[in-house]
Amino acid sequence: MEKQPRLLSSKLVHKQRQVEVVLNSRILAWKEIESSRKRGSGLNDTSGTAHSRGVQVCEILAVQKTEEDESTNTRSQKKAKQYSLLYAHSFTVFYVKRTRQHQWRCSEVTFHCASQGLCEQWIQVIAEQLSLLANRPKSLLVYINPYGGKQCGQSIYEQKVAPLFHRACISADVIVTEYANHARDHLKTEANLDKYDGVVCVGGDGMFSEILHGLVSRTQTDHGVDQNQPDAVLVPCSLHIGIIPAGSTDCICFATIGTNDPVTSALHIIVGDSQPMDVCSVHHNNVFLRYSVSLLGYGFYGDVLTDSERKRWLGPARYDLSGVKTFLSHNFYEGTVSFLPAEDTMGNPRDKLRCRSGCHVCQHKPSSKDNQWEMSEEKEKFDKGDSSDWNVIHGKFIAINAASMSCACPRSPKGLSPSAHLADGTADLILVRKCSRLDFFRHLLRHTNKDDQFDHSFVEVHRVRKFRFQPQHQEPVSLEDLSETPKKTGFSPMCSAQTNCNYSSIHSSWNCDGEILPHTAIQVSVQCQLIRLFARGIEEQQPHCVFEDPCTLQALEPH
Ligand SMILES: Nc1ncnc2c1ncn2[C@@H]1O[C@H](COP(=O)(O)OP(=O)(O)OP(=O)(O)O)[C@@H](O)[C@H]1O
Ligand SMILES: CCCCCCCCCCCCC/C=C/[C@@H](O)[C@H](CO)NC(C)=O
Ligand SMILES: [Ca+2]
Repeated sequence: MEKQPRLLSSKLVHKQRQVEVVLNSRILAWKEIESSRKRGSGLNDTSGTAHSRGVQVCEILAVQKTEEDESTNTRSQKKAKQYSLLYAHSFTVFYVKRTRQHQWRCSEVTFHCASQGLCEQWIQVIAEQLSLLANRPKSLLVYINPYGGKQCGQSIYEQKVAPLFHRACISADVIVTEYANHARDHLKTEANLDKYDGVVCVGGDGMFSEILHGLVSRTQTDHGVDQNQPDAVLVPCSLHIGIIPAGSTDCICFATIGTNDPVTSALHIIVGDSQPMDVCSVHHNNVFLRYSVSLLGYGFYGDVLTDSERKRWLGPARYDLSGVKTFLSHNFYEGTVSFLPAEDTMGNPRDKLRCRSGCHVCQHKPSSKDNQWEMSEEKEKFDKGDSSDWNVIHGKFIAINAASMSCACPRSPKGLSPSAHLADGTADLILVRKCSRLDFFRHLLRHTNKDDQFDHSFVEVHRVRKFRFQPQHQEPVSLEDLSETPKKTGFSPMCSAQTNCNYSSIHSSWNCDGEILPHTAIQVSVQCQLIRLFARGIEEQQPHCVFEDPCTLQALEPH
């Protein structure tokens, strides 16, 4: 459960700084030794040139008495052996090391001390500092999806994550799911959440969606909130969610830490990072359907998903095959989009203001936005069904995409809406009107390079708080109305001709974070900062220290 941070006395803050100063002075000293050694040996020294980024106590993962390592093969290990003969007592500090492309690794520094007492004193001081970091999880509930992505979730967790949790003294209750929605149902009803500081999802976006639904539904039920009310003000979840990426797209993980690397995610969980996130609630005729945190896509992405569901045996490659097939089909869909523009925001979808760690747009008191919204005339009009402030657009669309975050992912590193924000209470509504295949290809290609994917005459994008979609043709009320074999839970084109003609089929399906919605007429509302992830947003790319070998350092004299 959420812990109240204990106030650090000035004395403790001073001690925290002491540890950081000593730790960093020793690391820097080692770096100078290493760079002079390499200069002497003519080796290309990179560590000396990189800007050193000090190690903060909040990024120390653990401290422990050094385990004796008999192997003394390398030069620095031989040096370590010499020191260890002189300084018989030593301890090792494990800390976060930043490498390339937002990846983190667990690095270590070994300190040798002359006396056992001194060694134990340092271990105690550092361990005490770590124990004061109240945001760090000590107990986690972990759900592993063995089925998603390349079906490596269990091995990823056991080989890459569990050892790090163990080193950081984090206890984990692990459940390997046995069927779809196992995690969601367990969270909604059985799990005793008071035991845990957070929930961890090992899987892709669809698995995250299960955890999201389980946790949000449980929270609303516990607080007596009816999710079926489209206007219900939902209660934020108190437990953080961690993601260990083991899916195919992994865009939620990628967009919140900048990579889909399991070790990096595990380290963000261990240090207790916290990143608020917006959640879109989706209703159909005042009945709750689903939540979404990444993409609500109708048309192209809906059709890609529907087709790819039948190719799951291909793993992540299924999206590529279905993407080409859907692109060639070149379907478009007629309907009406209504939306409530987000007037009081700091940014807009084309301002190139990227959402990064410490984002000022997201920190722009979204709760006051909520209050503004709650107290605003807009909400009064919306509640009364008066949508005079709403914009209405009717047309034929190849794609209708609502991105409540950038949707950055390995396939598209800047994402569907590069300037969308994780926690600003809005979503970017992207309308791609009927156009030629070549024009649509150009638009798609711009998702993979630096060109502006919105700079087309047939594309418009709006930052919204709410939106609705009504297809031109009444959706079939039962499967019998479909002229074709129904898709998994979507709608088939009503046209009898199945040729690859440029026909406007009647209905697509909504892709909701990689799951298909059972209805096409929907109402969507952005719930500002409803959940929190063990993440910190994407850090601005920093030069990083590159320490090749674990370093051994001189004696340590605590002040
Ligand atoms: N044990 C299981 N057996 C079958 N399906 C499962 C199981 N556990 C979870 N699922 C379902 O598997 C689906 C896909 O999972 P996941 O999202 O992790 O992988 P993915 O679809 O390959 O990744 P992405 O969504 O990132 O593209 C989810 O809809 C989830 O509900
Ligand atoms: C001809 C070049 C084509 C390049 C196309 C690149 C566009 C890729 C954009 C991917 C955006 C993915 C948005 C995320 C959606 C997820 O919620 C969902 C579940 O993981 N994944 C998919 C693929 O629907
Ligand atoms: Ca948002």
